[in-house]
Amino acid sequence: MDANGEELAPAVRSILDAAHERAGGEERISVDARSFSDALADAEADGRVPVIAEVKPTSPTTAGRRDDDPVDLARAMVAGGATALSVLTEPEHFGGSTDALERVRAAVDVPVLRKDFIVEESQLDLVASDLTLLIARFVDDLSGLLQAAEERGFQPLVEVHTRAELDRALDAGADLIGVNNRDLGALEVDLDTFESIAPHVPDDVTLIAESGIGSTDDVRRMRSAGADALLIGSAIMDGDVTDNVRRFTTA
Ligand SMILES: O=C(O)c1ccccc1NCC(=O)[C@H](O)[C@H](O)COP(=O)(O)O
Repeated sequence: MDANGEELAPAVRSILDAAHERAGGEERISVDARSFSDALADAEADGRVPVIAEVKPTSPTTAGRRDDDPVDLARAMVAGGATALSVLTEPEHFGGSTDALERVRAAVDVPVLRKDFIVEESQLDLVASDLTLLIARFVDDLSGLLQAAEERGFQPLVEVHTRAELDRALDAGADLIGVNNRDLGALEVDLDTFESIAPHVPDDVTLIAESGIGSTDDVRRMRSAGADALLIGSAIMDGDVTDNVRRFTTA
C-alpha cells in the first residue's frame, strides 16, 4: 500500500521500501541551478520539441540493462537536441547512482533532473541537481518537501498520476508538474492519463508528459494535449540515443 492506502505493484513496493531505508546526506546542500524555463525557451526559439532525455540503465519494466558510461549517453542526448536530462540515481532497481548524476552534470550544460524516489528531506542532500523529482503518491508532507527542495535551490518537479494528486500538488504550490502516464500501482502505461489530467492544470504551471512516449505520433499527441515538455526514457535508451532524441526533438 502507498500513503493513500492503495495497492502498489510488487516492484514498486520494493522500490519504496528501499527508499525508506536509504540514508540521507549529512550536510544540507545548496544548489545554483540551471534554469529549466530558460532551457525551455531556448528549445522553443530553436524550433526543437522540448525533450527531457532520461539516462535510464534499466528498470523493473525494461528487459536487460545498458552499461554505457552515463556521461557518453548524456553527451549523445544533448547532441540530439535534448533540452534537459533526467538521470536515475536509484541504485537497486534502476542501476542509477549519485556519482553518475554528478559526472553527467559536470559534463553537460543543460539542466539535469535527479530521478529518484525521495521520501525524506535529508535525501535531498545526497547530490546537487538542477531539478529534483517529488512523487506526490509517495510523499506525505508534499508542501514541506517542496519548500525544503526550493530552499536548497532545486526546481522541484512534482509528479502526479490522478486528479486528486494534481490537486495536492497545486495546493502545495507546485509550478512544475509532471503527469506520469505509468500507473505505479499496476505498472501499466496509458497516454490517456495525460490527456485527462492536462485540462485541469492552470496555464501558469509548466506541464510535462512522462512515460510511455515511444513514437513521434505520441510526441505530437502529448504536445496537442498541452505538454510543455516530454520526459522520455526507454524509447531513447533503445538504440542510438542521439538519433532517438533527434527523432523526438524534430517531431
Ligand atoms: O520505468 C519503469 O519501469 C518504472 C517502474 C516503476 C516505477 C517507476 C518507473 N519508471 C520511472 C519513470 O518515471 C520513467 O523512467 C520515466 O517517466 C520515463 O519513462 P519511459 O519513457 O516510459 O521509460
